[in-house]
Amino acid sequence: MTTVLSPGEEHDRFIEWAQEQGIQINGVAPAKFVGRGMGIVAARDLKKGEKLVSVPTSAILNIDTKSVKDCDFPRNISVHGRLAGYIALEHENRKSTFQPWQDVWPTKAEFNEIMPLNWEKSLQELLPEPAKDLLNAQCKKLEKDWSDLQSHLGSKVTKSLFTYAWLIVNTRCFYWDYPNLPASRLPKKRGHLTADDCYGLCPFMDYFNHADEGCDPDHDAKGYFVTANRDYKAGEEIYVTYGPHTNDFLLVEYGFILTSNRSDGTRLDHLIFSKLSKEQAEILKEDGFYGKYSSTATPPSICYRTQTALRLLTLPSRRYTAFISGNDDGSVDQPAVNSYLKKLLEGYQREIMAMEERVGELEKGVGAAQKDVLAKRWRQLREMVGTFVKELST
Ligand SMILES: C[S@@+](CC[C@H](N)C(=O)[O-])C[C@H]1O[C@@H](n2cnc3c(N)ncnc32)[C@H](O)[C@@H]1O
Repeated sequence: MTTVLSPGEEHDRFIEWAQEQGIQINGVAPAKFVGRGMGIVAARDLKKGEKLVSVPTSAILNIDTKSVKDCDFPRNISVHGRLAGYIALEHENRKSTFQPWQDVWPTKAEFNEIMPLNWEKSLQELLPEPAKDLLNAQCKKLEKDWSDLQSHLGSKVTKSLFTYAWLIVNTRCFYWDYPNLPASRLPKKRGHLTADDCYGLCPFMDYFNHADEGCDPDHDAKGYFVTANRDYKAGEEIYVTYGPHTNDFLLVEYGFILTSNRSDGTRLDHLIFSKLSKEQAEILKEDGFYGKYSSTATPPSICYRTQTALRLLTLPSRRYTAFISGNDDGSVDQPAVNSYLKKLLEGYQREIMAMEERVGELEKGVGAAQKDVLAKRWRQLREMVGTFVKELST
């Protein structure tokens, strides 16, 4: 059997602490990996279906946790913000009961390197458009949480500390919809819970890295658990899947991209928006088809919304109307739509090459990790778009 070496004393202390919280760890251990921080490995051969980690509800950090409630943050502030506020306050409290957990989280310096939110503007400018859109939305959420909470946090919590805590929540949360609570005790009534209400941080489970295929974390009224999705050999890394996310999403929300990602694709919004007249934009808005124009990498394809916008751009309006009303399956016009799409993507290929050049010209040593991830992402986009153009040419 392969022996898994301890990645350090702080991790030993954390595991002891986690077990005191009732967390059960079976046949797995944390380990350090190049390029992705900590992760989880099989400490022995494991069988498909074995429960690897269980975190009881009492150990899940959420806004129903007593110490979070005791902060008394106004309830109109987002759940993300309140958890970040709590973590920021605890960060300054050397006697925090969460200290062993905090000690194994990534550092501010690590986040400065990997999270686009913390990058220099000049580097953010080099992100693909869909990533920029996600980043803008993320910045707005952070700014709102900070402006809502700042006066409740005291002078010790700086914007930089709050941002760090906010990113800890962003990168380490699981979907927790309070199955342990009766509807009357929910932070909001169960029927009205949205994804933005359902944040829970799970000690130890937050060591798992993401892959597009991995174990599916699950939860019930007793808590969260991870079960082996297949047999594992001792020493193999075990991943969970955070969801079917594109690499642009993973980069902005989690600070990494996958080399191989079957959920990858890209948004074509910026290409299509630039072609729409004011009237066409209005029509798409009225019909509920404005924006969110997705394309997938494998197989190369576009979503229905993209089809509608391209049809409005290329066809007489009655053909567009017949398509969106369902009176026409669209196959007759597909060649014309495809030929328009091909031209659009060829234009994008030129844009991508120009961006690759700009990334290549970044000075050596300046944000080497960022340069690397940007270069990789643009290369992926070049290949993705190239494959699509080829497919449309046949
Ligand atoms: C829930 S934590 C996982 C544990 C984390 N690696 C750590 O060091 O504590 C999520 C973070 O792990 C990293 N991560 C997860 N999956 C990854 C992967 N496949 N490749 C690179 N980094 C990954 C990202 O920094 C992400 O924000």
